[in-house]
Amino acid sequence: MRKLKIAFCGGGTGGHYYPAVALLQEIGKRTDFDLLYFTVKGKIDDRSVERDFPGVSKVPLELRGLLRPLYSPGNIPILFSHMMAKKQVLRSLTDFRPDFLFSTGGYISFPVIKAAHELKIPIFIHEQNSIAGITNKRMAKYAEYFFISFEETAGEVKLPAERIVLSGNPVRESTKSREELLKGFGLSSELPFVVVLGGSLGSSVINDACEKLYDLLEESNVFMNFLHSTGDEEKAKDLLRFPFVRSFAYIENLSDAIAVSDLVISRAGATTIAELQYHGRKGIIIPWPGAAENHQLHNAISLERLGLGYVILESDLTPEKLFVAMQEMLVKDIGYMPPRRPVDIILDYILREESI
Ligand SMILES: CC(=O)N[C@H]1[C@@H](OP(=O)(O)OP(=O)(O)OC[C@H]2O[C@@H](n3ccc(=O)[nH]c3=O)[C@H](O)[C@@H]2O)O[C@H](CO)[C@@H](O)[C@@H]1O
Repeated sequence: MRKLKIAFCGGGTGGHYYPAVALLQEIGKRTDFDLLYFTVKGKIDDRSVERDFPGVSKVPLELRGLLRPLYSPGNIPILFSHMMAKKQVLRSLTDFRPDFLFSTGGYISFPVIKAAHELKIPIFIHEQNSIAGITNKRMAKYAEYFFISFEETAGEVKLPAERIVLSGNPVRESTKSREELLKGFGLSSELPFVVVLGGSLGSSVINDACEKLYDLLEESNVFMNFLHSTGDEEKAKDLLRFPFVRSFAYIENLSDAIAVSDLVISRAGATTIAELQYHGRKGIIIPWPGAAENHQLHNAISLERLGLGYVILESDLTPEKLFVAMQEMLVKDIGYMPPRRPVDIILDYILREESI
């Protein structure tokens, strides 16, 4: 197959960026490509894409998400920045001329998709959450295919059914064995291994609850190991006082650890949920109540239905409840559901267009 020219956008948080990484890894296994990536300046995609894809042409856009309610006066300068960003995107896409644009959503996709549509570039969109994001819903009409991660999302997208594909949420490949990974953190592979995170940005609620849980575990002489991503340097240093905890402000490729964990304690960001599903791992899930349309609660319920999740609402969260949930989840049998792959559909689409 010839070398493809691919444009991507999707970032701001790990939950939007890592599905893009996973898909690019898959495409890279099938064919070579040149990559143009539109990033949100200063965010995780902007900081990581050159390391993850050496040789990428990166276009950082200075953007913020719209405030709620949408008619807030504060949105006027934000809308202006989106208009300026669109001009920049039009120039980059005109120079690069990609075969297609893939978007994993978020506010950056608004100017990027609009520009790609004007230039008649085929567009593919991926939605990670069970409740579709507002930008994705609005942009859906421009997509050749709209990929969804949960069956129930189909009803929310105004597109003919044949252009909506239940694909799951692409998950990064993990390369390390349990022994190798735990050894890297100086932990024994004999003991139960629990991963704690609050999405890609960290959660002070989860940090505080787990700190109290660690106190309980220390008092009760329960032996297990924790790898904890705090999103906060101070907290990470603080938690190191527990000999059974390895804590960091951020951990690159935490999905590798999730893949070999016995249990995960987490928010219900769609990408962590997908990693749990894909690797058949279990999670105690505390949905973030501030998520748009409460989408994290819906993500969490989907995991619970698969028998992989134990949902605790933030308002009910106590270290004792965590302790009980942990005991229950560490002994429960689990199911497994592998996702289908957007890579097949996109490459088929490109080849089909070329053979017409
Ligand atoms: C606060 C916020 O807006 N959260 C949203 C954001 O996800 P957000 O980035 O908060 O969380 P997700 O759980 O979706 O994704 C986190 C990703 O970061 C990785 N990770 C995390 C910590 C770490 O130290 N290292 C690491 O690699 C995880 O393995 C996972 O791949 O987008 C998701 C997908 O649209 C939404 O469902 C979330 O509601």
